[in-house]
Formats: sequence, structure tokens, C-alpha cells
Amino acid sequence: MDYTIVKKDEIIIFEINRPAIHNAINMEVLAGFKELVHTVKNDSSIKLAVITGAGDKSFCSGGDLSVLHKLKTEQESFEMLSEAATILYDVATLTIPTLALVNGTAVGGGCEIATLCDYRLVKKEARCGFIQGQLAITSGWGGGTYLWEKGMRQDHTLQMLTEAVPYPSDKLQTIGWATEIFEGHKYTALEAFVQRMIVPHETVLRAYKMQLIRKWEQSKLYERIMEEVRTCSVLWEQEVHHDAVNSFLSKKK
Ligand SMILES: CC[C@H](C(=O)O)C(=O)SCCNC(=O)CCNC(=O)[C@H](O)C(C)(C)COP(=O)(O)OP(=O)(O)OC[C@H]1O[C@@H](n2cnc3c(N)ncnc32)[C@H](O)[C@@H]1OP(=O)(O)O
Repeated sequence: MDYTIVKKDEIIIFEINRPAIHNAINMEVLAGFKELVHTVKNDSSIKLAVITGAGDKSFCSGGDLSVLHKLKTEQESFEMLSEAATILYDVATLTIPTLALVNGTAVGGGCEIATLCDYRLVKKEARCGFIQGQLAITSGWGGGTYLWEKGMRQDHTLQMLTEAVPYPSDKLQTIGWATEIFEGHKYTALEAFVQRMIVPHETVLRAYKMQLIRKWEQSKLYERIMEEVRTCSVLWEQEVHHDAVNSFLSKKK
């Protein structure tokens, strides 16, 4: 399987399991996120949803370019991007807290997935960034729109999007993207964090998360995400984007 879903007591852990290609996202992993949403919605005992990556190198390197490079037109890319963005919006709006356990590199759509989570526990050696700009596109799964929601300084938000490079963990904490930085084993760090944040009653957690979801609904977050998707799909069709993807895929061969 390209992902695993494991429930440990009151926590559900979704792990992207494609370490050979830095946990890049394909349609199977996206289907896994749909399964995660379904599982959480049908099990009220779950208090926290965790997303992480297999191995110790990467959290997620974004969309699987060996698959995505076949999408050439605005319409073809819009269909994929909007499907992924909708699935990820359902993850973001789970009525329990979500936590990205960033065990390594998170770039492109991988940085978007970490950003949509409520918390980001980032391994000291991890580097995270919106590198889509290097492919001559914007984020396309909602990540840019979620980043503007994080309450970071506007200049830091725009820098992170437009510099299009992975940031080291100390900078991610300085700008307010990382919730905490950890060293050592990721599940040890998760356990320490959870001990502090899970209140006795899941009704309290859900009530507080609903305050955020209502804010997003009132500010039309989903509509703004779809605008991001449309912009990305227009840029996707440009030759400069296809050239950038092809040069990435050919550089190792
Ligand atoms: C769908 C849109 C979405 C969005 O932006 O909304 C996206 O995410 S677009 C995709 C954006 N992601 C990238 O451009 C990341 C590409 N990968 C890298 O930059 C590097 O691989 C990195 C930094 C993750 C790791 O670099 P490192 O030098 O340590 O490893 P390699 O580059 O040699 O990678 C090893 C192996 O994995 C393959 N690989 C890595 N990332 C991807 C990917 N996203 N899709 C497909 N394949 C990927 C890489 O090609 C190498 O394969 P090999 O056969 O061993 O040459």
C-alpha cells in the first residue's frame, strides 16, 4: 500500500508510504486521504488526526511528477488539482485537530499538506518550502490559501511563497510556520505533544475546531482555494512549466 492508516488509542495516524520517491502523492494516496476522512467521521472516539511520511528523509515531495507530467492542458490539470484540493479541504475541516508530523523534507504539495494541518511538529533536519515557483506554477492544492490563514506576518507569508525554496527548521519556527521543532524519534515527539493538548473530553476539542471551521466557511475559504486551483491550472498549461518538470525528470536519468 502507498499509505497506511493506523489507530493508536484516540489518535489516527495516516502515513504516506512511498519513501523511494520521497513520499510523492499519487491517486492511491489521495484515495487514502478520503478513507482517512471517512474513518474519522465515523469514529467519535478519535481526538487527533496525524499525517506523516514513511522513512526518515521526507514527509512528502508533493505530486508524483512521473504521473502528473502527463497532464498538459488547463482542463486536465484543473480536474486533478480540484479533486485533490477538495479531498484535502475535507482533511483540513475535520472536526478534530489535525497535526503534520514532519519527519523530513516537505516541498511542493507536501508543504501544502503540512500547511493545511492545525499543528506542525517539524524534525530539526527537515526542510520545507513551496517550491512550485521553480516549476513556474503556484501551489494548486490550496496550500497558498491555507498559508495566508496561519496568521504569519504577511511579508513572511509572501516570502515563503515567492522565494520557492525549502526553509530549514529554525527559520520555519522563526516565521511561525512550525508549531514546534523536535529531535529524535517522531512518535516520541508526538507523544509529548499530545500529552499536553488532548483535553479529557473530545466534545471540547470539536467545539474549538468548529470555531475555526465556521471562520473559514464565513470567509469562503473553499471558494478561495478553488480560485488558487484555477490559477495554477492556467499556469500549468504554459510551456515553461512542462519544460521545468521534464528537466527535473530527466536530470537523474
Ligand atoms: C500537483 C501540484 C502540486 C502542487 O504544487 O500543488 C505539486 O506538488 S507539483 C510537484 C512539486 N514537487 C517537486 O517538484 C519536488 C521534486 N523533488 C525534489 O525536489 C527532490 O526530489 C527532493 C528535494 C524531494 C529530494 O531531493 P534528493 O536529491 O534528496 O532526491 P532525488 O531528487 O534524487 O529523488 C530521489 C528519487 O525520487 C524521485 N522523486 C522525488 N520527488 C518526486 C516527485 N515529487 N515526483 C516523482 N518523483 C520524485 C526522483 O525523481 C528520484 O527518482 P530516481 O528514479 O531515483 O531518479
